[in-house]
Amino acid sequence: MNEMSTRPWPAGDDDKFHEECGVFGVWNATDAAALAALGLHALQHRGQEAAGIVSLDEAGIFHSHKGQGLVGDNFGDAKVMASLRGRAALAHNRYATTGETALRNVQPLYADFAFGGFAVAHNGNLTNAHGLRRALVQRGCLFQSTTDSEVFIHLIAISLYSTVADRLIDALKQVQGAYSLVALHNGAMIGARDPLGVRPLVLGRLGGAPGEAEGGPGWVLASETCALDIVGAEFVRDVDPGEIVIVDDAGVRSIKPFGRQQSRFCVFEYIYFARPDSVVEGTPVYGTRKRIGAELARESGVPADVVVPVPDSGVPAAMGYAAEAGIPFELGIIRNHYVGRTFIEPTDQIRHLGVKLKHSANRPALEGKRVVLVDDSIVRGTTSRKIVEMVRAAGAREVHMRVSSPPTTHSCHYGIDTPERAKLMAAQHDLEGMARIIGVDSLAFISLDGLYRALGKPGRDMERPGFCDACFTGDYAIPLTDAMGNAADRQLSLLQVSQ
Ligand SMILES: O=P(O)(O)OC[C@H]1O[C@H](OP(=O)(O)OP(=O)(O)O)[C@H](O)[C@@H]1O
Ligand SMILES: NC(=O)CC[C@H](N)C(=O)O
Ligand code: SF4
Ligand SMILES: [Mg+2]
Repeated sequence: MNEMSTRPWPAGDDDKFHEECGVFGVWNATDAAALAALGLHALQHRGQEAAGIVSLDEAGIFHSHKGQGLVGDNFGDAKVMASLRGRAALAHNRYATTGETALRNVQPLYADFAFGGFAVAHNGNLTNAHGLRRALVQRGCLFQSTTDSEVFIHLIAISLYSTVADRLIDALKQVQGAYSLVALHNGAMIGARDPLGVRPLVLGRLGGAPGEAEGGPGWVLASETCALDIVGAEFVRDVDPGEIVIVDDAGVRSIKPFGRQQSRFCVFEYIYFARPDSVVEGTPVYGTRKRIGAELARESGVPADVVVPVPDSGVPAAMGYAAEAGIPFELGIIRNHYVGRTFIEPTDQIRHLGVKLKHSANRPALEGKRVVLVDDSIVRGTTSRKIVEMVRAAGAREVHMRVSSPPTTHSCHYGIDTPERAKLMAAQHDLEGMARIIGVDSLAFISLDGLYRALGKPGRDMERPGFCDACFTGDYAIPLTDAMGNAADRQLSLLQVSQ
């Protein structure tokens, strides 16, 4: 497929919200590539389609290994790891948003410039990449991939500025969209976040084993703090929206080339995407999810005997709901952790079976009970329909569904692979219609204001919301330039490569 975001099959295993991408970079550490592999492992939840590591050795030579599939599938071989020499490395887990799931799109991307080698890993999605690509191709740039992220490479290549940092700033000023980037060149590791800070990026410092630094501290840039924890790095701070950090042997330098703007961090990171043990934008994800659940109980409590989470990501919200409502929390649905995403085929019949493979009812916790089911989101409705059917079949007397996000009515264009709007249940049906389709006795979603309250705000400030919440509101803070253009212009490559 050469479509832009909201890609159809084969990009995702089914039509729901998917993870995004994970980025990780390490500077000045023994076994930098091994640390990068560990970082990717911690960030595996952000992307399962492909993984890659590029390392930089003391002689200025870059080494790269990339492959489709999971981190363990690609970086479990001692020979591969030994080939990734050097004290600096860059790594990426991919869940595609632009360009097909093929080897040519696996990141980090690498290019040889006049100033030396340069590698970049991108989490996010650019909203004017097609237009930029067209213009770049017209002036002679030869694209190797169909991913939006490659425009960074060409914009840096044609920039008339002399330093790498200035070339990067020049490139960033031309792109629209969401990006958290980590880049590596001979002199430095660079981190950058888009001016609204839609996607996360944190800075950590290495000290002590396993990445004990020689000649100054080691530094880590990562999508989430869980990737700092796994390599024993200490959290230093979030990279600010619109900030570029340059990490070299002299330390960390910060540049803020964009004017100050109200940030719009992705609220769905708190609801679903980030790992619960991560701290994003200064706020622990786990506690936030429990607060959202508690708010949900206050807003739409219902008499019941048990609160049951839809595992995995519905668990913290269900805990918060149960504690606030004073109703016992029970594991009424058990999730099978050995069902690979790739196992699920994209036909309705198998997708239907897929949910059963993944979840099963724990009958004693459900039989004869009035059950409140808590999940973090309803996207296409596949999960909730099957779970409700399963819970009823296990003998539940009543089933009430509570959702810890507002209804998902719009697609994401900023780095989350989402179904097109027509497939979003909440874009097609009202609350009553959804309750009927899912088959519940009652259905409620957290309100937008309730969500903001759980995030420590008085409610949603309509003028300055403070988060990106476009998939609930349609309020896209970054222009959707390509999506507004001519669909025929979106063809990225005439070469169809095998998956
Ligand atoms: O309405 P749907 O289209 O079914 O999508 C919504 C479901 O998808 C996600 O879970 P997922 O199964 O991806 O994984 P999880 O184990 O991380 O919750 C989300 O947590 C919902 O449960
Ligand atoms: N989910 C992401 O962050 C994807 C990054 C980039 N847009 C790609 O498709 O490779
Ligand atoms: S549209 Fe939704 S998922 Fe996408 S960045 Fe905004 S809040 Fe996050
Ligand atoms: Mg789920």
